[in-house]
Amino acid sequence: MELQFSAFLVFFILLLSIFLGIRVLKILKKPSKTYLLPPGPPRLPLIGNLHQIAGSLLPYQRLRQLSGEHGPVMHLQLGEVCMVIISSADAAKEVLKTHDIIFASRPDILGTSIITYGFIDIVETPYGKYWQRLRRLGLMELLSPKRIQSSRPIREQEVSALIQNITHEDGSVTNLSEKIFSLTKGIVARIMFGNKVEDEVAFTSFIEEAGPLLNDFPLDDMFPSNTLLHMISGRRRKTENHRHACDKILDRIIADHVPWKADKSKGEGAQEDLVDVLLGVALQDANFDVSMITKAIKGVILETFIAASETSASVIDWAMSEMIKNPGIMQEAQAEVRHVFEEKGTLVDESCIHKLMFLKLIIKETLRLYPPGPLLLPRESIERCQINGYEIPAKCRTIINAWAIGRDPMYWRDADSFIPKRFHDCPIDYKGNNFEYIPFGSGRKMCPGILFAMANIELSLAMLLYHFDWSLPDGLKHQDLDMTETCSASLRRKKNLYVIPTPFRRDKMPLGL
Ligand code: HEM
Repeated sequence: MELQFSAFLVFFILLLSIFLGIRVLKILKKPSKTYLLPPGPPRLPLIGNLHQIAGSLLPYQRLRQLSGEHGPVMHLQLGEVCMVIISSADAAKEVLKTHDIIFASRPDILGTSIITYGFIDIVETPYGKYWQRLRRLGLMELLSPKRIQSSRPIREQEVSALIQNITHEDGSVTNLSEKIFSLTKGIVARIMFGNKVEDEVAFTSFIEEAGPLLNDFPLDDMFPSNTLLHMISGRRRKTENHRHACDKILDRIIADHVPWKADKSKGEGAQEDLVDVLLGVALQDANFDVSMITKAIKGVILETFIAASETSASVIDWAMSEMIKNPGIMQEAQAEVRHVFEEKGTLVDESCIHKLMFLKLIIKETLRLYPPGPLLLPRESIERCQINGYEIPAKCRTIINAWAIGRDPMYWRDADSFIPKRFHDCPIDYKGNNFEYIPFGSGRKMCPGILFAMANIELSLAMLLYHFDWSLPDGLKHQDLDMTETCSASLRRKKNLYVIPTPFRRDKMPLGL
């Protein structure tokens, strides 16, 4: 009996082991068949890969380095956040074109939330769709070719004022970066709300605080559920304080626009700005809620102001830096501009900008090497999908490293060198169809401001090239110009560009309009 029981026990244990073995094998096999995350570096408990992205390199540089080791579709676990980094044209096409709808959402990150006055809160209220409509209409109005054409006098006046200002600094050292950033802020503010920003310092401080939140990986953003960490870091409070300073300015801007809009007394033919258009849409609604709409409009203004002014300025700044570093390219660009404007006879005039073909190549090459949004703007998957055979889970933050793709030797010969002529007779454009070159992104969330940006960049650069010859101070050689990058609201020069302007004296016509 005892023997029989032992034999039964052995048989039972054997059966159980086989059964469990099969189960374990199945479990081990299952994920590789149905749920294969992209490869990535090994993770630590709790922080995941956070320690691997810290360090002296800028985020997009470090991500390129890691992708070199783990592949163009790479998975990182940053604290609580699942993140996928895309670093090849093929994979970018999958995200931005093939699965465009799945990746057409933005994650709820600290920077966006503060800038847009709690993006998610507004979207979740009945005002969500309404705000989106406001935003879409406002931007379409502001960014339409007709609107860009009609804002030409503002651009010409602002650029003309800059040229006169620099002329007074003939032969002395000038902080050109500062002047360029102030120029684009002036143009954008006048087109958006009719006037220059009253307190530029408050706006600039806000952009400097909020900017890194958009492009960086702040620790508290990686642990969204940890309110204690948010309190300790104090970033939200600090950025919100800066935003409150802007609030007062924005409230005044809106208040200045409201009275005439309500009684329709601005008059026929008067030029509407972005705030006018947004208020116009809001006033059509019977349930007009002043406080909610004011917040929504302020969010759109701030967002657009940052998107439009910082990006264009950094492109102008980098293009000038590269030309100063490469005098042969500078001379060729100046020869073209001076030839075209000599024919024209007027000094600050947009009408013949389209003839400056070499300048267009310079801008394209600048955008390849220095895309103002090196990681575009983050996307988030709304459902599971496959990219290059890997499974991307739902709610996974997806980052496209446009900077790395634009400098990848697989697509670009002599990838790190500034060679504008590579775009001559080349069909590659920045309109979102060539995924090896996507400084404005692609798909339905692509940047809507290309025409607006180009109008500002082309006129400013053409006039800086036409009116001045440029040299470096303190006997600095052009090849030694420091080109170190930094990234806050946009990828910009770490150190401001200091140069000596010498007015170009061939034409004695008076400046200005
Ligand atoms: C050189 C100048 C500029 C560059 C390189 C640039 C680049 C970008 C990039 C990379 C994105 C994200 C695209 C994506 O996720 O696929 C974006 C979005 C956006 N840009 Fe620009 N931008 C520039 C100028 C402007 C200007 C002048 C405006 C407005 C006047 C503007 C308004 C916007 C807006 C509103 C979005 C968000 C679009 C959305 O999420 O639906 N940008 N931009």
